Amino acid sequence: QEFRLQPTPQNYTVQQDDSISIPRQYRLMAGNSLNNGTALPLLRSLMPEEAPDAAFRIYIGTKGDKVVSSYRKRIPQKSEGYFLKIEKDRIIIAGADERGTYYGVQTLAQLLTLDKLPLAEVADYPDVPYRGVVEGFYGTPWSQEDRIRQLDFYGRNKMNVYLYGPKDDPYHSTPHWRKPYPAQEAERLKQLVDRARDNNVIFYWAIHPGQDIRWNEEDRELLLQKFESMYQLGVRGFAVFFDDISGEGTKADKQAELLNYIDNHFVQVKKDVAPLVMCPTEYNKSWTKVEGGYLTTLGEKLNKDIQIMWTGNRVIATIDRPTLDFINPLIKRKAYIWWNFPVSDYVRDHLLMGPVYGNGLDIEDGMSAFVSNPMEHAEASKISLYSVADYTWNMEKFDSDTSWRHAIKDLMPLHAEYLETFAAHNSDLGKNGHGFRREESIRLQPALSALLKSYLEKGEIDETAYNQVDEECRKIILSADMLLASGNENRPLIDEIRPWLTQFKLVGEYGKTVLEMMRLPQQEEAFLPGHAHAQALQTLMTDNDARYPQGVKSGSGQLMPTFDALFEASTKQYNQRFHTALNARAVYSPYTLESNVQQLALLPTQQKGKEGSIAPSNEVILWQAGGSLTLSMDRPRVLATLRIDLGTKEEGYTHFRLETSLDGKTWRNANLQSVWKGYTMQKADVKGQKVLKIRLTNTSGSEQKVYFKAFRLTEQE
Ligand SMILES: CC(=O)N[C@@H]1[C@@H](O)[C@H](O)C(CO)=C[C@H]1N
Repeated sequence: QEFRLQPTPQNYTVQQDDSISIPRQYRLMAGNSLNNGTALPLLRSLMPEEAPDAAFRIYIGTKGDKVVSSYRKRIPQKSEGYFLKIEKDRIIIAGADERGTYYGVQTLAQLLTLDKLPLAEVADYPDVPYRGVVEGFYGTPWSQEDRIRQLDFYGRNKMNVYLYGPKDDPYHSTPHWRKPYPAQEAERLKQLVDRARDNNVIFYWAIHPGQDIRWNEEDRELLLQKFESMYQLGVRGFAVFFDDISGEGTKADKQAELLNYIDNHFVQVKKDVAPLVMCPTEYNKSWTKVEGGYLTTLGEKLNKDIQIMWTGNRVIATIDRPTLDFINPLIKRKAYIWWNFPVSDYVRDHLLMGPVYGNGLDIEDGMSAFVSNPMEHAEASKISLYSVADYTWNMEKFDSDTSWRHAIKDLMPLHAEYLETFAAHNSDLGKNGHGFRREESIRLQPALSALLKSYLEKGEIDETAYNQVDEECRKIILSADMLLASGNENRPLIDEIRPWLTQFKLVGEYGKTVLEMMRLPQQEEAFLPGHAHAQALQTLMTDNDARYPQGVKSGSGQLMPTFDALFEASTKQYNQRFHTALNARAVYSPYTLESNVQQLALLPTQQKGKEGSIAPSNEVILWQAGGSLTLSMDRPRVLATLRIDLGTKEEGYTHFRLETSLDGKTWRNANLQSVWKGYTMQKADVKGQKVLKIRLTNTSGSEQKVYFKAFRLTEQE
């Protein structure tokens, strides 16, 4: 693919007919404003040979520096803007500020990867003031190495913020947010803060105190002391997250009082600290009751320079103009967008490797920031993050597909075609509690549906579609093997996605096997081996890695549904022709979930052997009075255990009634009792009971806020 600058610059012109060879030596003319910045170290790392008598010169500085004074008018009058010009005997890099100059050097770094330096002129600046990543997901926090690589990636891609807020870090959230980090963790965080500075990234440290904060002087001082301890480590950006909590901590006026206090007595006092950022409890429109006044209270009371985060019309949503027209007036400032993509902590069996799309291209003036909440798989998240960097820097020129292809090339230049095949078929989330979906297998979709349609409706094979799908299966198997064997090109990425690569190969083999079966439903002997092989592959695809108890799904959006349908259709044809009863069911879960609690209704059910479960949800569930959840079996089954965890202590469970039924008509109560003292998990006395349905109802007469952390059963052998 052709060379492109990343992110797409606002203005970029190249003299087509001319270029220069990269100068081996140069004389550096640097402005004093850069002395303790990171633009010069980066430049020196790119062009090592400084020589005072060299003919070629590099002029670098910010708009106040004499050394670039004659280019002053060329510098865009925008924060982080820069002017870069390559001439026959010189390079000029002039920034509107230090970070702008640094970005000019990053752009030069990309041009230096070409064999010859084009006589280019770049006048560039970002559309969105703050651009980057919030490590704000549930699950395994990123490792130290992950974060170091991420920070270098942000520097290269002109992202300027990283917010540290992994939900499962006990010193970020309950129970230890009041305590300073132990020495070892503190040292590691210091390393990250230093690495962030090298990459001109503002390292924000976030605290998540809301689940047990008390609105008193003691907790307020403890929180400030914690911030002070982080300041001592070099942190210069601070955030307070009040998302996913219930109880006292959710009060808007108390939250505003605390945040204004922090702003007035800490942020404004320090003078070298970035604007305070907060995540509200009502952080998306579907959870907001405007008349309740939570957001308007924050909008009115919070100091104007405090940033307020927003995930959009729903927890997981793309951002468009109506989204901003709703929230900005309420909070009386531009929303600081927390985009919940490619985060996958609610669909952990899936990787989200597809393009970034669906956000408005005309909304750069409506937000103060756009930060992405990524997957716990740091390297795999870079496909999306590359495009988020592209989108937020130059929104109107953003092209989702071009960006996606270059993101893949950037991640694995030597294996880009294989990674693209993998990414194209691993982008949809599958059914999930948020109802958020993504396109998948886009280029193959027409062939898949044509093949299926002609086979199901006419029992015929559409040869063109057949060959396209067959060829893609070959590419899938090849891509999986090439990536698994790709060695050191990007080992951290392969280590992250290995279970999904193994699964992807099985999907390809399953597809080939099913395609062969389609040709043989009239052949009594020849059909059987293929059918047996397909079933073996189905077993292998469900029997995956124990390290991923929630399973590993690949091609779940288009490939697997098509292959399963073709498996079933060809087997049914065979059974009719030869009066046999071969198993004609591809996938099959004995459990189905129904619920009128909106956030639970779409949760997937899982079965592994004798274990059955409803996938947990991470966020606080608004369970309306009378709301219920029913798990139905395909036939009566004898239970051994049933465990439920609503994230609440004893008294919380008194608001709910658990029942079982053998016929769906008559119900009997099942008592719950706590499993371990002080923990929130409860067990039901259902041992030996034969049930068809299990139902959990909020019988308290009022809305209950609980967490849906576990709903697990085991059947008797
Ligand atoms: C603000 C915000 O989005 N908070 C949490 C987030 O931590 C979590 O990753 C997700 C994605 O599952 C959603 C929210 N429950």
